[in-house]
Amino acid sequence: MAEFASTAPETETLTVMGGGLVGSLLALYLAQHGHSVEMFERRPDIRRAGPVEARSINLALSDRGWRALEGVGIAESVRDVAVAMHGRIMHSVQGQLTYQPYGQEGQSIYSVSRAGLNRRMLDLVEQNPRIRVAFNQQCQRVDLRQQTMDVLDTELNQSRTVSFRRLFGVDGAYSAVRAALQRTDRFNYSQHYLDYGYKELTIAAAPGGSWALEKHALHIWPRGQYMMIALPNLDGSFNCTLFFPFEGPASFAALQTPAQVRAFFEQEFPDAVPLMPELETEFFDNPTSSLVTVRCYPWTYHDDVLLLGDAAHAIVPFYGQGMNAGFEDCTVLHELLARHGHDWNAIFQEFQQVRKPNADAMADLAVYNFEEMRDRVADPRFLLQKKIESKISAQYPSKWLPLYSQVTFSHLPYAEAWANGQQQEQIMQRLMPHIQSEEDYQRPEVQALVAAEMERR
Ligand SMILES: Cc1cc2nc3c(=O)[nH]c(=O)nc-3n(C[C@H](O)[C@H](O)[C@H](O)COP(=O)(O)OP(=O)(O)OC[C@H]3O[C@@H](n4cnc5c(N)ncnc54)[C@H](O)[C@@H]3O)c2cc1C
Ligand SMILES: NC(=O)C1=CN([C@@H]2O[C@H](COP(=O)(O)OP(=O)(O)OC[C@H]3O[C@@H](n4cnc5c(N)ncnc54)[C@H](OP(=O)(O)O)[C@@H]3O)[C@@H](O)[C@H]2O)C=CC1
Ligand SMILES: Nc1ccccc1C(=O)C[C@H](N)C(=O)O
Repeated sequence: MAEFASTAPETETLTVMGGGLVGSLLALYLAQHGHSVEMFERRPDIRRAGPVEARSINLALSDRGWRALEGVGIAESVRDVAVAMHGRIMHSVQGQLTYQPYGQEGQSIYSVSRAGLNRRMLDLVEQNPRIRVAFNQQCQRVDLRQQTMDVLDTELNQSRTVSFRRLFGVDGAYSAVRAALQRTDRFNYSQHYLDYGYKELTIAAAPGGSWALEKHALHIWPRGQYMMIALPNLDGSFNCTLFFPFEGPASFAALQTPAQVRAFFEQEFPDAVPLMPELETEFFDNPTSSLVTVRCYPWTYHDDVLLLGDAAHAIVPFYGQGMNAGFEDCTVLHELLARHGHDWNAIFQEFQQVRKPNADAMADLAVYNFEEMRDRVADPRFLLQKKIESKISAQYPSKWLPLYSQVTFSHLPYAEAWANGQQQEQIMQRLMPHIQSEEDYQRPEVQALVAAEMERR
């Protein structure tokens, strides 16, 4: 454990509960503003412990996340170990491949190892003399009035009471800090589980450590009511995730034996099966996990407690934006700290007012992208629509940025992106009946319709 550095009188010791991706980044930002930070993490130090069970092996990192990492000086070192994914490759049952670029030439999302990223951030945290971090410390209860919390040392199995002055709850989707806020007056809370679960599987590296599928893409096997996806790793393997109903004819409940799993995969994902040597073992050894959206408000208790990251807004993973949104929380807080100094009330209030509508929009976008990925991407009309949208964007760059680019490659507030995207969809509903091929876009009648639509924007 690092000792506290001496601090300027106007700074104070801040408590960060949760040393995951967002908690570590938050601690670094708070320290940058001159504060001393004590960070508690329930798990052992992943740099010293063996492999720790985690929700996903790799994550898609995009522009909002990169900006936040740049602010603490680790973007370049993360980029060195990230795999660029330029677009989606869709695999049909017949083994045909179609491609959809994510953005303009040179724009990509990046597959990064969750554990690798977390390790890098913990290294920075530990090197920072203003931050003291304690592992194996589980928050069990927060007493908001007394400003204390019960923390269990999971190694010693001993509980103690710890005082705090200002507490940042970054303890994930099942936050213990949020649980305390839930018992306060006029606190709104909802959680919504999808009828789908997910299971992580592996496409093995090809001989020599190369990639058995195109490396620079996110692969999707869209099957209407369900899908499998694969993100590349540095070692030649891909981390696959099957998003699948819990119950029904094609569901986790229906696949009870290794023979049933193999038969189902051979029928539905025939080109992937030969690349998945551990399929049956992984299917039964790896957990089936659930998918939840958590919305709550306020994210504060006076100027004493603030929720950030998944603790404030857990979303389903289909846009690859949960971590990016949590990292963007840190960027926004950093700007507010710079603007409001030590006026914590102003910082907390403005933070939640700015971020809540954006978190809600991102939650909706994530569900929307599930339908797109599992179903619409298999429809040639949808792919044609996306090509036409990119032509409109090239012709009218100041009036049209595709929704995916607004979310992924811009820093526009999510709520604005979502509102723009819904308007764009209405325009496309009007244009697409006049368009049967890419070439149709140049027809004078179509050009006139597009011009009229742009005129109105
Ligand atoms: C399958 C899947 C795929 C995903 N893919 C992507 C992606 O591609 N891109 C993306 O941007 N996002 C993705 N996400 C979302 C991303 O994982 C989360 O948004 C992100 O991890 C949130 O970070 P966090 O620090 O808020 O929470 P967490 O990462 O959950 O960290 C919380 C930390 O708090 C600790 N903790 C929990 N409870 C306590 C307690 N009581 N006391 C002390 N410590 C505690 C936990 O051990 C953990 O270390 C995905 C999520 C899932 C489930
Ligand atoms: N939005 C989503 O659909 C989901 C997002 N996530 C996010 O993924 C990231 C990584 O997750 P990871 O650290 O691996 O999480 P874990 O699965 O390891 O969960 C951590 C702890 O949360 C509690 N927990 C897990 N599932 C549930 C549940 N359904 N209901 C109540 N409590 C539960 C358990 O606590 P205990 O052992 O005390 O019971 C568990 O040990 C986190 O950001 C998390 O917030 C995770 C799951 C779903
Ligand atoms: N990381 C993920 C995890 C689960 C599900 C999807 C993703 C994605 O990143 C999807 C990507 N943004 C896409 O739209 O193709």
